[in-house]
Amino acid sequence: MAPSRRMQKQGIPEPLDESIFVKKRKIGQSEEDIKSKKQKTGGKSAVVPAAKNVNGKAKNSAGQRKTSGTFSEKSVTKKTTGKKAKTIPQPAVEDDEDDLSALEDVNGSDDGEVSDGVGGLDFLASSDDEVLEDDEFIDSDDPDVQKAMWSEDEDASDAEEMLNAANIEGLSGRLDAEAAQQEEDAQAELEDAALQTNIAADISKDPNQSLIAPDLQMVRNRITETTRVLTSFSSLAEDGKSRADYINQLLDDICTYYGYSRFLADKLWHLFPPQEALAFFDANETPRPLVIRTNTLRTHRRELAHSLINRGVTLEPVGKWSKVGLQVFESQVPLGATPEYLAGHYILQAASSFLPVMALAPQEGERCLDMAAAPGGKTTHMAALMKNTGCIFANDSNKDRAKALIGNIHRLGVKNTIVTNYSALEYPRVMGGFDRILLDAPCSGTGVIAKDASVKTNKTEADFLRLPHLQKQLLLAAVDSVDHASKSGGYIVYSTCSVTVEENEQVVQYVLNTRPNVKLVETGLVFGKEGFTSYMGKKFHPSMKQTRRYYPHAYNVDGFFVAKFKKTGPTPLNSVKAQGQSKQSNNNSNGASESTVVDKTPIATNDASKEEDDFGGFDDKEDQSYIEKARDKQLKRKGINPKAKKPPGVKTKQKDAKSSKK
Ligand SMILES: C[S@@+](CC[C@H](N)C(=O)[O-])C[C@H]1O[C@@H](n2cnc3c(N)ncnc32)[C@H](O)[C@@H]1O
Repeated sequence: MAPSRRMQKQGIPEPLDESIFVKKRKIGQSEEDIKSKKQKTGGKSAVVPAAKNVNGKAKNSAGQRKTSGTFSEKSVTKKTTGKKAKTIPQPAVEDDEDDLSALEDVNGSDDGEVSDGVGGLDFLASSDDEVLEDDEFIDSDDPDVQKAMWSEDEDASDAEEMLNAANIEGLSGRLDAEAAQQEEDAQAELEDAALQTNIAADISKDPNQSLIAPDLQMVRNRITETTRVLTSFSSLAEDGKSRADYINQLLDDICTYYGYSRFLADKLWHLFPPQEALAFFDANETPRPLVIRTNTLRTHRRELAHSLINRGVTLEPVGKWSKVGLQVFESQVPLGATPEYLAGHYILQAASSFLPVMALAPQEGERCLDMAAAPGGKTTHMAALMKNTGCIFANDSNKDRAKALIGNIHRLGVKNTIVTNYSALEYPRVMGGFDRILLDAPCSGTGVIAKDASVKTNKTEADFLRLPHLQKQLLLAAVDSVDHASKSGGYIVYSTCSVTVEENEQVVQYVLNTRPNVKLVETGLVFGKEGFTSYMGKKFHPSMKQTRRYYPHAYNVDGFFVAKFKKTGPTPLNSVKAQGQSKQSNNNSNGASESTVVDKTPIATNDASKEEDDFGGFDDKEDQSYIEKARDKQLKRKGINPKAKKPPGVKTKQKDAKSSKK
């Protein structure tokens, strides 16, 4: 049986296996069964009581959901099936100075219903949703905290040994359970296989059949069958039934079975080939693994792992692609209240949230901006990569969320960060000249439906107009705030936790169209699917391939999008003027080969003609030079070259003044 996704590895995947997604909802479980199970805290195989977060609240749905099994169960499954859960070679991306690979085999998976041991934790949400209010901050100057700083070049094998020793007791205890579980798993796997290969026959054999809500089971079967037909339409379709008929039926069934609005089901379904779309919808029904990010400003991953293992936490490195992430499988303690947590040795952060910061790759000594920073998962990661040097401006327009940001900054011992509370649209006016900018934009959250099921029904067409519009404006503001002449940088990373094209490729394309002084560059991330270069009749610039898409069903991470830009020169005035036109002229090298959707609303904060008006209307000769200087200064601050060629028909005030005198 496929292990629960909470227990599966994240990152570079095994090939898509239908068995993983065909049966996410258990046979015999209705929607109500699942809901009521989520609310239970007991249950036959609950290992530990649901823990509370630091605020004593237990609210996140993912956290309340029981996951199942113990680590040993995973290894049993491996033996039984003969499949290796982790055989995909992963390219080494970062130094392996704290390689914890020895831990990788100690954790197992499940097939039943066992508490994850951290149920009810607020922080099971991604960092994007994390609003932990933590009043108890440990000052990084505290000598105890200083003791917790670890040498970066400590021998990796020593660490593995220590960690293995620490795990050994737990491992031997689990062997008995493994044996007992083995038979059950084998049987369950047989049933799973039958479900996929012969639905009709399987239903009659299912021991839980009496518990099946008949209509739901029927809908599920029809979804599977329709998907199969759509995959080989010419050979499997019934005579007289069109593809559109099948798709309509399928979308209706998806809405019934998974609870999506028809609008969103339609939008998401079209992102994938039929079979993969089904995998995506199924993956949204199960929570992603709980992950913590080691705060390297306070400690080292192996030391943190050792401390947490000693507290009864079972964990392993999140994957070779990250040297700071730990995936937690089971915990005897609430992870939001351990001494290590309170001392800022780690932050609860979804694995996908690491990716934009890894792509940004801020360097020591740089001046960086995190435009939409609260609650600070990514800001604090940036600070750690910069080793608390240079300067980060962490901005968020929401004051309450900015408080959580400040809390995390203190708890994690970040000392190079200034928090601001502007709409990031205003940033080019506030200040510019940044080496690197992260825009982790507000979005619809279609990548995190497993965490927030309300997205299934509460997003409307209006949201998919309003949000992309804001995202485009924010991204333009990011471009205009970065220093193209930065010696080490000049980069902008744009990310969302949404998978829709409107919020991702279309936003990027809009910015390529309106800012010829930026280009897409490689993100440097070792996994992720390429961004779309065409989608439903729209064509995007070929460099869109360099953007990266992440899906729950493909990588067992939240749905995410990451694009990295390099600013190559100052923003020419004519491109600012052109902003707002529906189609770019042919001399725009970034333009797509066909027209793309372009936001027609210019961004007010960057409207150069408005600036000229602001400084216009003075005839006095003496004032004129001051006005010109001020105008040039302001343009420079925005990264716009004041000497850049003006678009035809745009005259400076000085020239206008001269000509009016003639
Ligand atoms: C996806 S969350 C950011 C998560 C954050 N980067 C992290 O890793 O913890 C988006 C944030 O954008 C903020 N936001 C929305 N509109 C904004 C604006 N116009 N300017 C700045 N921040 C904005 C929201 O308050 C929210 O905190």
